[in-house]
Amino acid sequence: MPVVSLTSALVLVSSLAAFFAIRDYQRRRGLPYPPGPRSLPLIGNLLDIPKKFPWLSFTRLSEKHGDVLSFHVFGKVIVVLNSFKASKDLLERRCDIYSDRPVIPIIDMMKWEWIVGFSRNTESWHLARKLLDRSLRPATIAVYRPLLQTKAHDLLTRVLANPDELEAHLNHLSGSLILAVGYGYEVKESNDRKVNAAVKLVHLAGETAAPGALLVNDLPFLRYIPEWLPWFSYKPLARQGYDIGQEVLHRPMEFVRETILNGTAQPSLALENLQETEKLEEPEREKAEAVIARALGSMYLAGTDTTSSSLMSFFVAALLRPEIQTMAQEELDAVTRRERLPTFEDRPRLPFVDAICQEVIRWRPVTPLGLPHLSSEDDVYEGLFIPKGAMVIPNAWCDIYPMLFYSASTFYRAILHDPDMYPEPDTFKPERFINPNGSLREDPVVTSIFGFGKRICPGRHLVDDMLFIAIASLLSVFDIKKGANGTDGGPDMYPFTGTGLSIPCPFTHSTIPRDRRAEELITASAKAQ
Ligand code: HEM
Repeated sequence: MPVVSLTSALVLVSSLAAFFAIRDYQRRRGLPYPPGPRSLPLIGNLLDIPKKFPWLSFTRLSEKHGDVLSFHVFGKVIVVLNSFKASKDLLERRCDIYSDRPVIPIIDMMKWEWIVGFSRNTESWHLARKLLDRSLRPATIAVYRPLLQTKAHDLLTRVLANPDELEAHLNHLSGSLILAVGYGYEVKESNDRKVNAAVKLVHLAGETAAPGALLVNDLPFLRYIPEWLPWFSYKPLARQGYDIGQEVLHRPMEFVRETILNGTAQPSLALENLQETEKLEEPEREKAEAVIARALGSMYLAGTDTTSSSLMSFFVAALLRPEIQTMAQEELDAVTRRERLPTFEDRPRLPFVDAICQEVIRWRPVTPLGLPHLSSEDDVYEGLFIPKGAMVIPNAWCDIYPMLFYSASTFYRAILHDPDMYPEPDTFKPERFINPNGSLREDPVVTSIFGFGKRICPGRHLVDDMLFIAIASLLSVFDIKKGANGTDGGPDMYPFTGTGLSIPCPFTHSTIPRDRRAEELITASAKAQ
């Protein structure tokens, strides 16, 4: 009897498998999915997507399978785009199909749908996105350049006073800048609650939403595990995320409303946009205010850690190639004559500093996998079938540690580390962006770090300004040298984190004023503030 039951069960399972395979084949009209590693029964390719450095595995696999890969995990399809062309063709040229975002179960549990970067392609996303595009276009943010300059000069004072707290100073710079531009809020303490909440939110997003980070994202039924199973339940994590999210969403807007009432409101995007809503009647006004809160709250969390981490990468690059500091300092000194700190007006005469900024984001992209897009229709790309509901991930990275896994000559094709486009892709070489006549070579590919299509990062122009003024100011007065435990071991000795955002692991450095004149310039700018 048990033998009969087992046979019947096997027949049933095989018939079901055959039924789904035929239905799938018909849906694809016989076209293949993008190639990828062989998948196992039931779990599919779950084990092919590691928690750490997934961008490295994707890049390695693309050597074997090609630029467009697919993975199947518990019946869901994940497509990874490993070339600029494929990302551009799909996410930009076919943006009507690829502008949605997947529902990530843990994000849903934390009720983070209000965050623009995680929102589905809904009317409310569209409204918040429109507000961000309008508020962060180059002409609008140009108004905030004097503020950016003051903040960059304040960074110098902080680094001079306490160079060992570099990470805190850079977080302070990006967090305080976004709070000032967004809400007219002045961060005084290095341990500010609003900045800390944003930083926590970004870290939590990186640790929980990245592909392969949590099992609940692949097996959504796990979200229902009750709290009395503390080792297995995701509910405490969801509650923690919810609380931080609400703080980021509401607290800064409450601050702006208070300052409007007591007449101390500073110019800011919140003020500008709230003034626009004054002419509206309820309930339109309330709805418009909700759009402002979610747009600016998203900006605050998307912009802090990403920007400060890029500046940390700049420090690592400066340690690895000290001679680029000298080259930039010569350029800066010729423009400022060391009579003052650099300003935005100097920018056209500082192409090498600009080249450093471009190379920082190319060399160590802080968001190697960007944010996942979702296909909203079945599609065919170069004879490969991409189903509706597939998660589509652009991989901007290449292997950061090729030597660890393969021979030195083995480099992997991917967008920003494509050796055809960027010879010696793992070497920090700002010179690659300088034309023979000394001008800056604009490179449209580098902007792929900001994503593609309708979902492209709306903060990219602000990032461009922030990196420029921070790096120009730092290099004009500081020498960045190896610390006591500094290393001559090359890039592998300065590892980066492998989940979510790619950030330098703690490293030692000795950042000291170039000379007495440099110190005087910093002190004079602090007095002038
Ligand atoms: C180095 C700094 C930054 C990097 C590398 C970066 C990168 C990205 C990437 C890759 C995306 C996803 C794009 C896509 O899905 O195709 C994104 C989205 C976004 N970024 Fe940035 N970003 C940075 C800084 C900023 C700043 C300063 C702001 C705001 C002031 C900002 C606001 C946003 C927002 C709101 C989204 C979500 C857009 C949407 O889904 O519609 N980012 N960013």
